[in-house]
Amino acid sequence: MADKLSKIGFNVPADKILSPITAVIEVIKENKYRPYVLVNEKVRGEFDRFDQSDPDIVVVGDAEEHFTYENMNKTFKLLVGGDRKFFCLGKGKYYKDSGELNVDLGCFVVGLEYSSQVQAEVIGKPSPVFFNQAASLLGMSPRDLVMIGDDVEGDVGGSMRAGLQGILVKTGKFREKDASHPTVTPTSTMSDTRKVTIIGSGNWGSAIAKIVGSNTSRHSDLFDKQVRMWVFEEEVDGQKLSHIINTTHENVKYLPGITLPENVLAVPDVVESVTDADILVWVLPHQFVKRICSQIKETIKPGAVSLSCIKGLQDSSEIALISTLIREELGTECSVLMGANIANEVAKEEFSEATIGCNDAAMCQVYQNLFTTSYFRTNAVQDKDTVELCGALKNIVAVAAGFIDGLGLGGNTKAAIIRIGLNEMKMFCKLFSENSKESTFFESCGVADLITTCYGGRNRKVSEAFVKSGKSLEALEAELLGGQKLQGPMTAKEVYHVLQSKGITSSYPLFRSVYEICYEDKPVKSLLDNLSLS
Ligand SMILES: NC(=O)C1=CN([C@@H]2O[C@H](COP(=O)(O)OP(=O)(O)OC[C@H]3O[C@@H](n4cnc5c(N)ncnc54)[C@H](O)[C@@H]3O)[C@@H](O)[C@H]2O)C=CC1
Ligand SMILES: O=C(CO)COP(=O)(O)O
Repeated sequence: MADKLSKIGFNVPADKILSPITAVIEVIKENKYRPYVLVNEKVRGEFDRFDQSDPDIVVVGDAEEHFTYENMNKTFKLLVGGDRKFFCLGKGKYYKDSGELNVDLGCFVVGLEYSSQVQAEVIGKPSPVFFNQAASLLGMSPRDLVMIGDDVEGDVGGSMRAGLQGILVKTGKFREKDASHPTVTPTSTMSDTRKVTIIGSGNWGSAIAKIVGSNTSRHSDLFDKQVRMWVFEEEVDGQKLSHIINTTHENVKYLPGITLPENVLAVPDVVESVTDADILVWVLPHQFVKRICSQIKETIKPGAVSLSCIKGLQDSSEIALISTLIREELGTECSVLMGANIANEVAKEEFSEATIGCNDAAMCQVYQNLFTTSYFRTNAVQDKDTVELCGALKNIVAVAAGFIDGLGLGGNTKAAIIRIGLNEMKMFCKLFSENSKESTFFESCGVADLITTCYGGRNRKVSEAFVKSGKSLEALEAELLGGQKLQGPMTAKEVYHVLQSKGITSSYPLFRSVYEICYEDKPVKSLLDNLSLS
């Protein structure tokens, strides 16, 4: 018990822990009883010090697999066969473990009481005696103590009968009907709802806010309803964008025509937006992440977690993920969500899928609750790095696809670009991690995102215009995207620096060509020349 408590941050010495076991041991010692004990192996040894021959009392605790017919029958015979006291170490109905309800000790005790006609004396919850023992151990009056628990009868009812205040937490084994229990009215209840903040409010950021806002309302038992969305403040038609969003519930600049849920609150101060947040959802162009991290790192709530929807890499000679940057800068675990998700289509509720990359099974479920809707299906995989790399790398392939469209070439060439691009993506992922799973490329974050971006994305659009207009990528980004940002060329540079430092640029003709066309003024045609030579 002491070890378990210390793992969750409570360093309590073993001799300061009052459990039903310690309480019954005191009773046995005081009365010099000879117990017959039906408990599990973990606590069996605690009773070795007592003479257990010719027992004069019966003690039943949580015996787990020892609740066999044989053991139950032996206990029954002792109870009916003599004038023995019957002690039980609790009378709970059920407990929750690994997300499931399991039958608890009370079921076996009540069965023995029924058959033997001997009433058990409860040492432990919900017996008021037990709570009074705790109070006297602390040298305090019961009315100055608070019991916090998820069992409305065992924790809250029992402690309140002993004069303590009882707080019912709406977590663990709590069930909705416990809130209106016929005989127990808790002093107060507390829920474990997580506060969510979205860092970013661009095209995808706003679409994500629409999804998350509707889900925090739908799952109000899991999440705080209000979702704060950090807005990089700017003026639109003489008004502050955050003000427009909060009054019209529309991000008129980055996602016009889509109504955001009213529980999404635009917050222009990034520090204020993340204060007390439990889940930080990152959705902003990747070039801004580092600066934002340094602004908020002192404010992050201990235990907060991050999820990144950002497609890009850090610029480094080694492969450096954006989720790693967030984790290292803030000390929060960082999962990812990537997929075939052109923001405007998702915002219009056209059916789409996404992949959650998260290596913690329990958090996968939390994120699925936060992101899944009837039109946005999510699948969680425990291959986070591959999911994230797919999201970043497909933007380079989309730039190449745009070049092909700009050159006026047809479907065969585009398909070849997608196939070759997918191969380079896989090679690059393997370079980062041998454990990268083949199956992840068949999730939404893999082939599906590659296809949609190569046909409908911004990288494709601007790259096509680059070929046709002869203008610079920066000029076209400003001209065609209305403030939205292009990630593909930048990612090509980030990937090129890794390949260069490893001396393997020639193994990646597509990635290399995109970089050379974007940053070294190579002709667009060199892409096809390099691919046919490889
Ligand atoms: N738009 C889409 O369809 C999708 C985008 N993504 C990814 O999501 C991420 C975010 O993309 P979007 O939300 O579309 O953003 P966006 O491309 O609409 O970018 C504009 C956003 O950047 C902000 N911004 C501009 N200058 C800034 C600065 N100096 N500091 C901080 N913020 C600044 C703007 O206020 C605006 O919120 C990117 O990594 C993108 O690849 C992923 C899936 C779909
Ligand atoms: O990532 C996207 C779709 O999944 C959006 O891609 P673009 O940035 O090229 O529009």
